[in-house]
Amino acid sequence: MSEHPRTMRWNGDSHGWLTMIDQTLLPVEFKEIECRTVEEIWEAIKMLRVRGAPAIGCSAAYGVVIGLQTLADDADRKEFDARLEEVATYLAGSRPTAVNLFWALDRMKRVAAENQELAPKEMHTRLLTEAVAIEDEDREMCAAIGRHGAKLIESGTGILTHCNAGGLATAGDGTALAVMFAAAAQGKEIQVYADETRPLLQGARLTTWELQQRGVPVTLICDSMAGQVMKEKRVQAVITGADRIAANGDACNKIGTYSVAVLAKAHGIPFYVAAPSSTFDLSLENGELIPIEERLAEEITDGMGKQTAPADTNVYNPAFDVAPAELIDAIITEKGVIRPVTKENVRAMLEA
Ligand SMILES: CSC[C@H]1O[C@H](OP(=O)(O)O)[C@H](O)[C@@H]1O
Repeated sequence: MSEHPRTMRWNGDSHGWLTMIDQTLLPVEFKEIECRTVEEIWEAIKMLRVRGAPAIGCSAAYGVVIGLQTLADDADRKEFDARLEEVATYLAGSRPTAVNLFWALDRMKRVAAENQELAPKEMHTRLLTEAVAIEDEDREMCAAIGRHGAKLIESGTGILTHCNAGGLATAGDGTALAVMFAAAAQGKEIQVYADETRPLLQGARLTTWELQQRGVPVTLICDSMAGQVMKEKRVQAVITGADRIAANGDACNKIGTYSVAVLAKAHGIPFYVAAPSSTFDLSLENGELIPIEERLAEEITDGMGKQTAPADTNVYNPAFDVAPAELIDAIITEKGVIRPVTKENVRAMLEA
């Protein structure tokens, strides 16, 4: 089973640049782009050239390094720190829901705050070291999620997934898809049903592509078919990713995930969420407090560039929804499996 092509990779020293797969072009074209300015990183996150909570966090961390390149060699430390705050605030404005973005930016700012004695040049190098660590740790977290999650999957299982929580959403093998890759690598026969995931079709464009690349059997379905494949007993488990998980275990993920969770409960099918600890936001008591990104109407009225609704049609386009903890059978993290999903068990796992 081949390795996943790297979603992103840093080039050079602290004055280097970030190369990333432009995911908006997949599956028709595999093209890597070079981001050499913080504005290019911001645009790549905003336009989902790079997307998925962990991948957004990793990219933003490198964006901080890039944003400080003009100051690193000749500014004083006060000016350097002011620019760091400015760059972090700018990147934080790219997308509001995936907590990994803010977790990564806060981690970069914390490293700077804890190393006030360093001159700008040395501090800049230290920030690159931290960004690389964030990427490397994410890769390890993906592998651990795969190991823990594969224990829940028996051979012969049909698994439904929504959106893309694969390697393209992370620095490693993904979260939900890491479980599938790990189960397949253990010789377990699985059949994946991938929701196309309107309106941006991350499931059709990205999840099918990843699974085909790695030789995992996948069947593409329309989002509206999820209930039918459950009713036909084609599916014995659902695994999705997450963009932000509140302290009580409510999990925010791509729009349509809540509906899938309700359907799974109605059919007595276990609904699993796979996410690293960097996707938890313990500052929020429950999922109703998670900011939900609303995106442009054109993503629906002119999906993939083809007009399918009258001009100026009223549109509601929330990019995420929240599956309440009571609909989630387990949350698979790099530290282990949270089950049942309760506030107490969430905190215990994250503090383990
Ligand atoms: C492993 S996080 C993947 C998560 O992110 C996706 O959202 P987007 O494509 O808008 O960045 C989706 O919610 C996935 O489950």
